[in-house]
Amino acid sequence: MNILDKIVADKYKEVELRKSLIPIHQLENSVLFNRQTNSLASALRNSETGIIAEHKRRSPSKSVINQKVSVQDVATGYQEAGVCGMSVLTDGKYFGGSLDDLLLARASVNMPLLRKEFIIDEYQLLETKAYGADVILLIAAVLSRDEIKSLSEFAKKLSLDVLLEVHNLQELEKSIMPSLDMLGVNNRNLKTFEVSTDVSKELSKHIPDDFVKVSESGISSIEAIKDLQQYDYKGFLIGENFMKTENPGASAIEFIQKLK
Ligand SMILES: O=P(O)(O)OC[C@@H](O)[C@@H](O)c1c[nH]c2ccccc12
Repeated sequence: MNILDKIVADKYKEVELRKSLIPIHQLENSVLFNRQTNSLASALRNSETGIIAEHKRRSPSKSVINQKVSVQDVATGYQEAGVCGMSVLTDGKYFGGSLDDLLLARASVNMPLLRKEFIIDEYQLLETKAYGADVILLIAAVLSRDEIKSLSEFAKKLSLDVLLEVHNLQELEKSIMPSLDMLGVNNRNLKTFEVSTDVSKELSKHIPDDFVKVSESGISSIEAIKDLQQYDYKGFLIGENFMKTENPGASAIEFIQKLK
């Protein structure tokens, strides 16, 4: 089993446990459930920088990245930097995140929040709303076309934006459908951890113009972004490059100033 298979096998068990602990009506009755969501896709369309900054404590590829900073400080720092949105890892076992991180980020900032999670069940979309996020990630490598369709259509009913993530042409071709808002190309192969922004460059011409293009992972320089902009990318998802520093918000501020 590769790491992605392991994560997803654990996720199926975790979601069943969560369902048995917190019933759907409780999620639907939570204070944030009917909050008006903010579109990340629109924010990216109107932005000159397009940075989506991530909160990530650790990862299977890097182990510890940053266990010291508070998610509230990171969120307010990112907001001050003028990022378009923030991505919050909520997987606990492999990334050290939680739904509480999402709630704390939401309590600190107004910008669009992406719940970074391995989504396999509609129940997780109800959770996403209840904990205050605006956007979900769907990963083509772990979902069938039918699953992508039903999850993305359900997300749209809940007024959530959908970012669909692919890593190769086959995943892209199986996934194109109108219920997606953004197409993200992950420069990191989640099975081998190899990273190269060439993956984004190669796939860009195959992505229809109606989707906002996002390049994800392994981005650490202004040059890389300028280069990807030539391939029509509007969004850039950056985690480690900010999180590995003592003050992720401050490093985002510095980065965005250079980009402008
Ligand atoms: O830390 P990086 O290399 O800047 O990458 C951020 C983000 O793209 C990465 O965390 C990510 C992309 N897709 C994912 C899916 C699940 C978990 C994590 C991810």
